[in-house]
Amino acid sequence: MSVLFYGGLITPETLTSYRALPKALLSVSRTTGVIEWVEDDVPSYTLQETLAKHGLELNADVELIELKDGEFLMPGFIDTHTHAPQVPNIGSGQQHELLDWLAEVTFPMESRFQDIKFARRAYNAVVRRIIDCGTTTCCYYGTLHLEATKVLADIVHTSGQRAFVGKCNMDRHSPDYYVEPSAQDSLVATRDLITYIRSFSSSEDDTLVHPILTPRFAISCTPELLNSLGQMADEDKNLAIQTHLSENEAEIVFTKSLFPPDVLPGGCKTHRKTTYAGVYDAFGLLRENTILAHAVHLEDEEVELIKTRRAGISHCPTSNFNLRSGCAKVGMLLDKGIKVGLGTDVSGGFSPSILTAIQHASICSKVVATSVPPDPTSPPDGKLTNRQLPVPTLFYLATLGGASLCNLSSQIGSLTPGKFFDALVVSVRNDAGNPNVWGVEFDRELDVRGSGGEEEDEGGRGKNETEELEGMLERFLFCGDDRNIRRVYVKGKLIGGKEYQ
Ligand SMILES: O=c1[nH]c(=O)c2nc[nH]c2[nH]1
Repeated sequence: MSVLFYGGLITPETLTSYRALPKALLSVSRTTGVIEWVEDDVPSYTLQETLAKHGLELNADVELIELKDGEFLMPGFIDTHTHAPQVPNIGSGQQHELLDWLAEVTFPMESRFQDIKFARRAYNAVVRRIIDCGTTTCCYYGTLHLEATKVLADIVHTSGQRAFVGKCNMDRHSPDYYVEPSAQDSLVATRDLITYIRSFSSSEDDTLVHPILTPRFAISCTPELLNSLGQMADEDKNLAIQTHLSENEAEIVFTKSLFPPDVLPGGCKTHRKTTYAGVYDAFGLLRENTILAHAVHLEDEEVELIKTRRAGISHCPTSNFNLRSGCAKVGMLLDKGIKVGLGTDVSGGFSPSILTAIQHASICSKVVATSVPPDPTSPPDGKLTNRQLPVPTLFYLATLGGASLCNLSSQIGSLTPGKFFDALVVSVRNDAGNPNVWGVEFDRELDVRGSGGEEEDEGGRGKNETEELEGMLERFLFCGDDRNIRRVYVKGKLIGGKEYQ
């Protein structure tokens, strides 16, 4: 029992390459949601023959979904950092930097999630929106409230989205109306949430929704709380961790003042000086399944530490521009071999769509490249440090890079046999109704294929079918929005998109 997709298919391969297949045939098992096989190049007249090769014929057991001209399949987006309770705040308080913004804009909204009815209504709308933006896996921060975060986990679970859901730990430096009474209370609630989320499925392999430890950031946690969370993590190596790191200069100064070496486990004998990443490390919170959001202002030794611990970075460029935090040096992190994915970081970021994060990641890398131009006398070395990120790298960060950051790359992130079918059907046709996207029908009408400057130049449209498909991906990544996302699948199941009602 299989579902077959026939048409354009684009999938990342490495950090700097992807495959664009104009006439692919992909088979998904209806029972497991796993991609069974992919045939790269199947002209329509060989369709029956190719099916026969796999022991199939077109009958009631086999559903064939034929994509139209201008449509293609790609892996779903992975949002490695967002705050579900901040979605109602999108577009508010854009004049602040981080610490003021938290106090003036964010904490007042998050505190409202104490009201479960409010939480349920808001989170239903939040999760629907994020899925329809093409996010098949999402790393969610909830609020500090246990019950509201259970509601968030329930809604995500029911929707069929793949996700990590965490309750913020915050027992200090938060307003009186929005702070946990003690480290102990924070721990008890955290344990409760983990047990609750794990009860959704009988086995780790089967699960779509994972719990994740979420010490909000070092500032909002007492050493006692970080210490206990570190112990909890040590007892449970599978438990993922998410937190914020080196987003804003004032935040870094404050963090260092709160955690001088003598406050860190081991004290001055172990720690010569404090670095922000070093604080998390000292409490045992920096490891292979730690997702660190932002990492805009890292010191060299922090980069080395993150690499050694095999933790990874969620790059959130929309938020980093919007809160005037700065530009993360993503090319350098990638050259160092550090895992990087993209995050929308709503509502520091003003869009729930990873497409916006892709666009801003491109611009962020161009800002870095213009501020530190590469030495023109040295030959191109294939490195990304201080260079603009090419399209294949942006595509990778939004898909396979995010999957690696979540330690899920053996299961998702590319359309490869053996992985789950977490995928989008994208349309860059006029009838998608997005005026930003020049639809392929116009290309045909005006015959703009191959339009470029120089004689040898292929222009933006591409000369052959593969190049045309590559051009469609670029158009989607830079000009697309949720109107271009026809269908959203997780584990083979349709869960969202414009054709989902
Ligand atoms: O962008 C951010 N959003 C937040 O909610 C937050 N909390 C701590 N640090 C943060 N940074």
